Amino acid sequence: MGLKIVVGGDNAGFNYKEALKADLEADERVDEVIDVGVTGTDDDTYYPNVATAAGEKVSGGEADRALLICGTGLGVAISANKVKGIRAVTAHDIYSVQRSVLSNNAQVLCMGERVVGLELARTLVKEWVGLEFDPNSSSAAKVDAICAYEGD
Ligand SMILES: O=C(CO)[C@H](O)COP(=O)(O)O
Repeated sequence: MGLKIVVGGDNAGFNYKEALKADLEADERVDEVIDVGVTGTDDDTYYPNVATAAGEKVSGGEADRALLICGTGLGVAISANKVKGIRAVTAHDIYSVQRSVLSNNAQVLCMGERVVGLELARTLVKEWVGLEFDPNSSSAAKVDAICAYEGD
């Protein structure tokens, strides 16, 4: 079965969110893309509202992952990480994107439209979709320690 992925961001990330959403919708590894906004560059909804809504969809099981875009990718990550059970990272290079899943089992990838070029962002998302955490890897106990701190 394919992935269900939430996409979202603020108006500073709207153009990338739309481009990356189109890529995900065309990706046969993805079953469903759920857009939680914003709806345009004139939509001033704050990034924390979008990012926490996206995180709640993942933590609640409605989606497997989320892709969040703001100006820097920082605010959406900070916000999504406030949702219990969410591990959100900001990553703009291939190694960090790979390790975000393979080491950290992060469900949320955040990027900044003002930081990374669009073609690199598209390549990173394409790579990200194919990654899978190995619960038998040596990283698993470290992720368990994060969950334990959070009270799981
Ligand atoms: O990048 C952002 C938050 O990390 C956001 O897109 C812009 O935030 P602002 O600099 O506070 O307007």
